[in-house]
Amino acid sequence: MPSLSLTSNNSSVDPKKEKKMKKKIVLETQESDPLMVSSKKDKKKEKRKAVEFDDDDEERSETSSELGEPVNLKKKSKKAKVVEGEEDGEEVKAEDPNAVTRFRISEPLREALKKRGIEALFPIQARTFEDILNGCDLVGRARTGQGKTLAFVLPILESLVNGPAKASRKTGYGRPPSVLVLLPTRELATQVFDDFKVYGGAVGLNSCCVYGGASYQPQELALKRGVDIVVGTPGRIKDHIEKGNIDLSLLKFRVLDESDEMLRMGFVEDVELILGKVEDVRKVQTLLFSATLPDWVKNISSRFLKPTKKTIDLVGNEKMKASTNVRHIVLPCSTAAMPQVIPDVISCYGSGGRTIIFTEKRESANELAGLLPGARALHGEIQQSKREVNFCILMIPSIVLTFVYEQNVSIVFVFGFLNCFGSSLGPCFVTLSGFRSGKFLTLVATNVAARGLDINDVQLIIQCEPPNDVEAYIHRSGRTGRAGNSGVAVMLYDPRRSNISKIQRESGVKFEHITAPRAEDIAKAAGVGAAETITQVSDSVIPAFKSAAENLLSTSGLSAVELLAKALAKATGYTEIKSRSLLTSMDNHVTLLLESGKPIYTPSFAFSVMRRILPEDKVESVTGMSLTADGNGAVFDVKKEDVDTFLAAQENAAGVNIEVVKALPSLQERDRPRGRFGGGGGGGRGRGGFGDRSGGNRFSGGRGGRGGGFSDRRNGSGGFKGRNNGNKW
Ligand SMILES: Nc1ncnc2c1ncn2[C@@H]1O[C@H](COP(=O)(O)OP(=O)(O)OP(=O)(O)O)[C@@H](O)[C@H]1O
Repeated sequence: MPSLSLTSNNSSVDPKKEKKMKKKIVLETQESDPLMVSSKKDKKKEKRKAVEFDDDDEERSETSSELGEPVNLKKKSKKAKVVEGEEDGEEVKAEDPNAVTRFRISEPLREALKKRGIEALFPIQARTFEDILNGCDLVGRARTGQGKTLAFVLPILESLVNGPAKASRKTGYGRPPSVLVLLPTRELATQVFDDFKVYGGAVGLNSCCVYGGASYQPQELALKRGVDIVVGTPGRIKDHIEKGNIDLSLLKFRVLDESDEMLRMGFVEDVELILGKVEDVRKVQTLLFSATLPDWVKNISSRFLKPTKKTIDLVGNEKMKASTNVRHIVLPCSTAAMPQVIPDVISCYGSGGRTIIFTEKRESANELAGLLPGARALHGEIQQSKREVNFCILMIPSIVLTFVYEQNVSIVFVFGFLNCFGSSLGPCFVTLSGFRSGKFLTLVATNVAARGLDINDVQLIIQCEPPNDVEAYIHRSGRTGRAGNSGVAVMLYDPRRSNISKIQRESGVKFEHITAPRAEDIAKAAGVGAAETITQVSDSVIPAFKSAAENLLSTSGLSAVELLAKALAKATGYTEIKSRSLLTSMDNHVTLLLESGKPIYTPSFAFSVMRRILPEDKVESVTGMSLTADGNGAVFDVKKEDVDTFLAAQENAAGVNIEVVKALPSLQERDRPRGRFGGGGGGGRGRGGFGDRSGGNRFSGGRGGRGGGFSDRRNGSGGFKGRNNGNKW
């Protein structure tokens, strides 16, 4: 395949040639163009291709969502254009304008990228590469999952080995770092470190990762031995600077990734202190990457980045701030119904891949993980050794090297290693790596997993309630639909107290409204699967079961088809099909609408209407009382067996109408209480824990509170235990 660029490991580029080329070939960048060096022979072809790229550009607006989206490589290769070669008449596949070969990326890096299946840069990478390589400070913004990490990793590495930073970079034992990367969490630091390890390793640069909660000793040893790149969390990096373990005097790059989160997590002082430690800011290039740019991040950028900084913003004023590769869905669901609803949502939308469930609080993550078979919790309180174990594994190569070159200190390093390994033993139980490797497919997490985590094959995100801020929604839903793949984000909400309209407005997402998957739909799907497996059963079983089958057919009064249907139901774990309410998604509950012939302003008024026509115990059993948006009615859930009583009661009062709701009407939104779980604080308005299925007015204003706690969720047959006997649960 002809290439437009002939870059090599050590090639320096003639600036005049660069300028000329930039005029010819316009890539999708406004403030910078990827540099291309070409042979004369190829120039004609280049010109033709340049025209094509221009055409492509015209089709895209600077901030269009298409521009911002990475294109799945598979899709891209299908789209590749075919250009007639002028000189030899050969058909030549036109290259992707963002092909790796078109950038000043040296051979070993290209090879490393290729090994990971990366042959073209994503837009944020293509748009920022040259600016970073040319020494600019830069603020980069792209939606979640669009490759922001490599957008700084690649040009930094290239600059250190072939570019401007090469000349003054120190090598050898005890060298101070050239690059400092700050991330808000240990998991993210480890993830970015992984990229530096792979790609930096390919060009002979080594890195280390330092974060709080892990032993100091191995980190100190690695730093003292000398590293090119230090990746870590602000608190620990600050400690190392103060202890004299990190010398910033020869720093060439400092990177703030997910900086909004760093400030949110209270790292403001640490980050500013670290940034302020660099004495001569003219010698340092500062890069800031994020999917969201709240005001205080802009503030940091104006204080610590040079005035000449570039801003590459692929989201800009686009209305849609969240990932466009994700199907954004909302589903009304009470806390108590979640253990039943979530497995069904996973069956319907999980596509057999990984699911991350977000809760607001650590306790809720623990509780829900305990209720969902096969799920594990991840949050800030989980012991570091169980969250990630990579550090000690990552130490291995450096120790081997040390042994070879530094015989006299090898024993010290070996001790360091053993210490580290000992303190982090138990990799089999490590939550995040277990999830990454597929040991379990459902992770229940707090916001600790919301930002930046890049885990393969996360098909589904479930948020147990709308988060307080839109940034959290964008980041959480962005754990799926990454690198050009698609995904689904389902947000559960209390219809009366959600802030989904605010999130919708601020994120630009147009939510798809659904109700919980109906038991009959899930059963139907299970039946299809079971029917297939039945055909695979050996004929050898027939004689053994034939007489029982004939007997059943002649005595049951059911047809052969009906009996077979029952057999399939039993085989898939169903003994009955439960109805599920539209309002709270509770099993065996039905949503009713009450109208009284005049406006209903408060839930108490609706209760008083019902008290006139129904016995007190029935009124007390109502759950989820909510007012309709038009102010004319109230909807609520009742137990399936009580439906007839409620419908009959309307005969007792003129003007009162009670009916079964077929589609949930729009409801009035109320102020949200703080935190959704844990229930019944002083005001008696708590919502009950996940397992509280006892009914009552969990949603209702002014009714008796339902404390938290987790009653037996399996109090009915065919709960998710019976229905989810597939491999996921
Ligand atoms: N050019 C590329 N081609 C194919 N895959 C890529 C490319 N660049 C990055 N990726 C992959 O895309 C995924 C997402 O990248 P990354 O984690 O850097 O996204 P991000 O923009 O930082 O997301 P977030 O905002 O959620 O942190 C990763 O798995 C990465 O390996």
